[in-house]
Amino acid sequence: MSNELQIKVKDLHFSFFPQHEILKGINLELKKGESLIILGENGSGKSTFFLNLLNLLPNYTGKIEISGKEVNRKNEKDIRKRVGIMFQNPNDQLFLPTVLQELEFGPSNLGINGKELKSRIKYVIDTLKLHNLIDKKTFHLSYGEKKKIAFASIFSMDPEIYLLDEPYANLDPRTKKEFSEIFENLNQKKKSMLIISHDLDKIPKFIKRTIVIHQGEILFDGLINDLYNKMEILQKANLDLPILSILYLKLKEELHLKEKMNFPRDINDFLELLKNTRKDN
Ligand SMILES: Nc1ncnc2c1ncn2[C@@H]1O[C@H](COP(=O)(O)OP(=O)(O)OP(=O)(O)O)[C@@H](O)[C@H]1O
Repeated sequence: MSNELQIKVKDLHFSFFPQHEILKGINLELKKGESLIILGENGSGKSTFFLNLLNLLPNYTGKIEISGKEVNRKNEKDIRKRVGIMFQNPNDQLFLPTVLQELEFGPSNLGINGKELKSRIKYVIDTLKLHNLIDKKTFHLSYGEKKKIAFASIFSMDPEIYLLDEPYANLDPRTKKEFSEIFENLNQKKKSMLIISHDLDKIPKFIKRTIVIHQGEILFDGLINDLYNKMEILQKANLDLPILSILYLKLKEELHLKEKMNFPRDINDFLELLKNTRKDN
């Protein structure tokens, strides 16, 4: 990860109506290639924060910079090139009659045409395995298929930053796994992924950092492993520990384990922990 700041948010306040602040002084710094998960209960301001990052809502106060450029009307074109957003509901994102048109729209707007456009679309179709969807009409797609195409429509623009609002919701297990692999791959290519999720079980393992937003404020910014040790924050933000972490805590209690171990992030981590506890006892 480089030290270059990709996102810098300073004292961001935003209201839809006067006297009713939705975001109450958000501060965040994200380095190029860094990824994080945004957690928080319904209505805490997560999606609003994404819309502010893209200047899609008027009149925020504070400062937002993307790659050193202030987010404002003047820089809007540049920001849209750098940041891709996948909305929570794909019906808010897709608006063209065919899947192919959806995929071509973003890159065409960036001035990519002809052969280059064709080869980019081929790359998107191959990488995201969209062969069976590409000739379909958008309104014929199932909800999960629409989510795939919503992601594909920003992937085709090759942004530096991905803002993904609940990308896993309503996806089948195989597609969830495929999404996680694609996110990890993008992260290895120094893309930053900001993922909103309600489900701590679904957080891809390569992501180590999380912020918790509660009633428009950041309640926690740090390592996911450290958050799992902070019961009072989890409770306040209405978050459940993942089932493997609950099992791990139970095991620790039962076996009176004292040493500090990291919370398991997947079943392999958990099996490794089990192996180690057997050795120790
Ligand atoms: N266009 C709007 N006009 C007025 N209020 C709005 C508008 N959009 C969102 N809100 C309000 O802003 C608050 C934050 O909404 P937001 O969608 O950012 O929450 P969230 O954390 O993303 O929630 P969820 O997890 O349910 O998606 C909510 O109280 C919501 O009702």
